[in-house]
Amino acid sequence: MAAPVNIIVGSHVWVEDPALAWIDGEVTRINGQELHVHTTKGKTIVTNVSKVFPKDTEAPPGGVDDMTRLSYLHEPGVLQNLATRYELNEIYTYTGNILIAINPFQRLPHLYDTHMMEQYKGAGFGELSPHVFAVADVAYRAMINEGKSNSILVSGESGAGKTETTKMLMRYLAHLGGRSGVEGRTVEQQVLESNPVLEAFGNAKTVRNNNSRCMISLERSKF
Ligand SMILES: Nc1ncnc2c1ncn2[C@@H]1O[C@H](COP(=O)(O)OP(=O)(O)OP(=O)(O)O)[C@@H](O)[C@H]1O
Repeated sequence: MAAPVNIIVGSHVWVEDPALAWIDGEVTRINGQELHVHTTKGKTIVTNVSKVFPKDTEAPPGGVDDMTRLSYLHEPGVLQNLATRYELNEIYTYTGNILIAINPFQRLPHLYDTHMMEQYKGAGFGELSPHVFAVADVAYRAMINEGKSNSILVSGESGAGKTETTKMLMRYLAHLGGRSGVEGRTVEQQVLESNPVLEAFGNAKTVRNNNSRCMISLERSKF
């Protein structure tokens, strides 16, 4: 149900669309609870006032990197913001201290190289663009400063990118943990090699996924 807002003729709103999920348009007529919305796709949709959401016409064209800055934190507003950023290859977006990752379905090596890891090392949360390394860094720093173990929860639908995200988190944590190794293998290699063991014991079977995870535990005594 849409939030109660003052919808008048000329208001810009989002209307549900079976193909596109949400479509934006302008209110052209109001008849009691009934609205006529002329969409940007050229159609006129007749709907109920309770089914539309106000559109932020002043949202920045490239979206916002923290969705708590959106004027309206409703489903079409959030999806629009994520889609706008995705178009620009910005796959990460914050909502406060939660990171949302959209699966790019392509390799983006420049996002995860050593140079990037070094940039996020010790940077304040929110200082740089949203990134999985920033989440790992803040969890690691909190563990060190408070002397307590910490956890990072990675959730999402099957195929959303949890395993990839977890690999990046582990790679970054291994990078922070230092590169000196034993038997010719770096700490990073050893941590990443432990992934199948973690999957075997740490994952759960759910109705949507036989092999669902992902919790990263940062145990104070191991760092
Ligand atoms: N950050 C990313 N960069 C590049 N490719 C990605 C990224 N995240 C996901 N992918 C692509 O999407 C595929 C599916 O992602 P992944 O295996 O991580 O999903 P999952 O959420 O762990 O799925 P499941 O729950 O079914 O195990 C990967 O094999 C990879 O091709």
